[in-house]
Amino acid sequence: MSATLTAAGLTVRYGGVRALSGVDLTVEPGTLVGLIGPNGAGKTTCIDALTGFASATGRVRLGGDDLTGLRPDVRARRGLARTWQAGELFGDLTVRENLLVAAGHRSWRQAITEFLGRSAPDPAAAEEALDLLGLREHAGTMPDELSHGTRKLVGVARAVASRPHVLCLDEPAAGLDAGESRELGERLRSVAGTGTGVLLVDHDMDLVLSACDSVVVLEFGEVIASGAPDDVRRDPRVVAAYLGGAAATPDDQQEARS
Ligand SMILES: Nc1ncnc2c1ncn2[C@@H]1O[C@H](COP(=O)(O)OP(=O)(O)OP(=O)(O)O)[C@@H](O)[C@H]1O
Repeated sequence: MSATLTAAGLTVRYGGVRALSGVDLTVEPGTLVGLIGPNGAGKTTCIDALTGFASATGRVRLGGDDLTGLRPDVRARRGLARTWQAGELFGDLTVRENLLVAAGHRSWRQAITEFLGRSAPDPAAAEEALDLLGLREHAGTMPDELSHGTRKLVGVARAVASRPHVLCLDEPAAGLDAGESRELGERLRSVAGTGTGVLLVDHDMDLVLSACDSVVVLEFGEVIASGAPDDVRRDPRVVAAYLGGAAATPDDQQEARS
């Protein structure tokens, strides 16, 4: 299953703060797109706007499907999945059971079972996600027995188990060491290899620049650069955003947004 995610003119305001300003974004099937920027640049807001958790103007399309204005749960069923910065697992379920909760078809069969009020877990989707994220040996393990790095992989696997067209990941590498982060990058390439598009928000530059096919850079809610990782890395505006972003005070940022 594959479909291109396209956002056009995505804009979010929180009171007087423009958190996202006219953002255009495309995630093609089977590609990994990085979304980076200094703290407060609007990365999480962008995922919130794409997935329906923030009220936004602009358009969001998934293949031929216009998702604009739809509720988050509807967007998820149409194939747009996400993870959260602090994505907690179900503590009293094994890894496999955590994945089964999310696993399901978006087919006529699912539509009928939903209509009849029954959920339709798809064991094959859960097993596939276990393999894609390299978690088979942990399938029967409880979350509190796992390392932090493995728990983060389970969080990603849970979203993969819904067999999305596009998966938005909010800081999946937070708290990982360099080795774990490298493994995550390899696993995400495997996920993309199935045709799923992946939008990766993370502060780990090594991960984003090495794993992604292309990178979009936000500053103060606006796209300031996009393209191949090597080009983005050298872009003077990106270099300045990171150095300047660290120096800017919250008051400066507020002023720039309003
Ligand atoms: N619910 C909200 N209400 C008001 N302002 C918000 C809300 N969510 C985010 N903001 C503001 O919107 C701006 C963008 O925040 P966002 O969390 O999207 O940035 P980010 O790039 O994900 O930051 P970080 O890297 O620190 O997670 C910030 O100024 C933030 O304070």
